[in-house]
Amino acid sequence: MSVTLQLKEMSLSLNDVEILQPISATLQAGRLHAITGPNGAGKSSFLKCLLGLMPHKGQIKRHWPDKNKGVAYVPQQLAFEPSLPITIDEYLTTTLTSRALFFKRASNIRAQVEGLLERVGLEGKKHLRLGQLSGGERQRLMFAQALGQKRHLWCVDEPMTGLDVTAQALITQELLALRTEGVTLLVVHHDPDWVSDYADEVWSINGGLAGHQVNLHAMSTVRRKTSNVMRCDQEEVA
Ligand SMILES: Nc1ncnc2c1ncn2[C@@H]1O[C@H](COP(=O)(O)OP(=O)(O)OP(=O)(O)O)[C@@H](O)[C@H]1O
Repeated sequence: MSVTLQLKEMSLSLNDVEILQPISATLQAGRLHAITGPNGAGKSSFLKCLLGLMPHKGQIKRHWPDKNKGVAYVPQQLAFEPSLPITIDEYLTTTLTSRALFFKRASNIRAQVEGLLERVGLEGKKHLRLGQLSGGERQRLMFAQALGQKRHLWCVDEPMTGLDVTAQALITQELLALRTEGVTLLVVHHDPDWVSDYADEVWSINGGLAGHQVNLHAMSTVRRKTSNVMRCDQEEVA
């Protein structure tokens, strides 16, 4: 198992308030690291430090070969301005290509967008504006944009918020598939059952790293649960 990220005494203070005490830890490729902890404990801030969105102190050492394939981010529930004049289709296209939208879109990009929408169950919604999406649909879209990025490390902040049972199963399967591909996953999650079933490691954050546990039980349950999920999906389709 190769090391993806090493944190050495990484800490965060905002406006002279200490949000995270120094954290030293290692993240590994092909592992799902769950982040748990009470509200306001610093979980989202922890992810934002890794993403470079917050001004940490200490060291974050990245160990991946392709520097352009950095980090994918699925933020905690977002709201979009309803009048924002951009459709789902246009939004996903901009995340996949640097070409301006008024140029004719390459057919491979169109196909990629279609494929991503299908993977998150948003097929048929591509002409809606961002502000017209429901909470669960916004969450699916955020997941789709991350899937299009092909990143080494995924920072996922409470991905199941607002999702129905089918969407939760779908997102869980996508996360497990990424892990199998060797992606390093950091997932903030409040559901202890999900964490105990799927996480390889559980990091408890409470103003710093309050606890760390390797979960030996995860792999055997994953096989049982995913086969249940697939059976449940098939029953719904039938
Ligand atoms: N810009 C800021 N200035 C000062 N304090 C901040 C700032 N941003 C966040 N905080 C505080 O940092 C703490 C950690 O916030 P964070 O969003 O990381 O918590 P969390 O563990 O993700 O919480 P939740 O489970 O409720 O989403 C909170 O007390 C929050 O009020």
